[in-house]
Amino acid sequence: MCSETSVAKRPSREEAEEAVRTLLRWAGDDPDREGLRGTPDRVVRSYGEFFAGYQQDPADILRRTFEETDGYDEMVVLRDIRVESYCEHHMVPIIGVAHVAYLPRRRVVGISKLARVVEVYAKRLQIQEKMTAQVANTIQEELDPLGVAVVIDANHQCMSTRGIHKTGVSMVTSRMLGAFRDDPITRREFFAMIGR
Ligand SMILES: Nc1nc2c(ncn2[C@@H]2O[C@H](COP(=O)(O)OP(=O)(O)OP(=O)(O)O)[C@@H](O)[C@H]2O)c(=O)[nH]1
Ligand SMILES: [Zn+2]
Repeated sequence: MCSETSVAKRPSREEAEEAVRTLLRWAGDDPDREGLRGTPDRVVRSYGEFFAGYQQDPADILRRTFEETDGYDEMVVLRDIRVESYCEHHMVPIIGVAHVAYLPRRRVVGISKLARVVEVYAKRLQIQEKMTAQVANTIQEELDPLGVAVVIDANHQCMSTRGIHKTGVSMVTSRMLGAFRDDPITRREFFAMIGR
């Protein structure tokens, strides 16, 4: 479990469902009418999915690595990883894609694991800058590669379905470490690989 879970005791499921009933009443509806009777249970189960990342340690995901690569030392890029996250200010979706690259030092990791690291951080309440940095930092710390690059390109529903109501706006964030930060050629190659 992550340090973000070092909050006070987790409320019970019943307390969480009661909170949903309160919100339904606050919205102006009757939580006891037929159509809403199962809603607190459904919402709590949905929140279990949306915020599953608090129960997982992303470092664990990168533990298994492979060293038999016959000296492969070029960058590995995973493009267009779908991101479904939740804005920590409004608790509404942030939907987009992540591109993750690293330059192996000796070891490589199963490619699904890079997408899993993105998933763990996405399934928490986030701001995009922090999520981008967390993914890059974790890969750097666990794999000790020559460099890591993470770009996230996402739409924030808190900007499109409420507030300023601007659709079609995407936010692009990046975190470059090691060779991706220091070497302009490596950086350019990465941006070319992800089509930017
Ligand atoms: N930097 C950053 N800002 C975000 C992100 N997600 C949402 N926001 C912004 O967080 C800000 C929160 O601002 P507040 O003024 O506290 O909230 P608000 O009154 O609901 O603001 P509006 O969204 O402008 O209506 C808003 O400007 C959001 O657009 C993110 O991932 N990164
Ligand atoms: Zn928001």
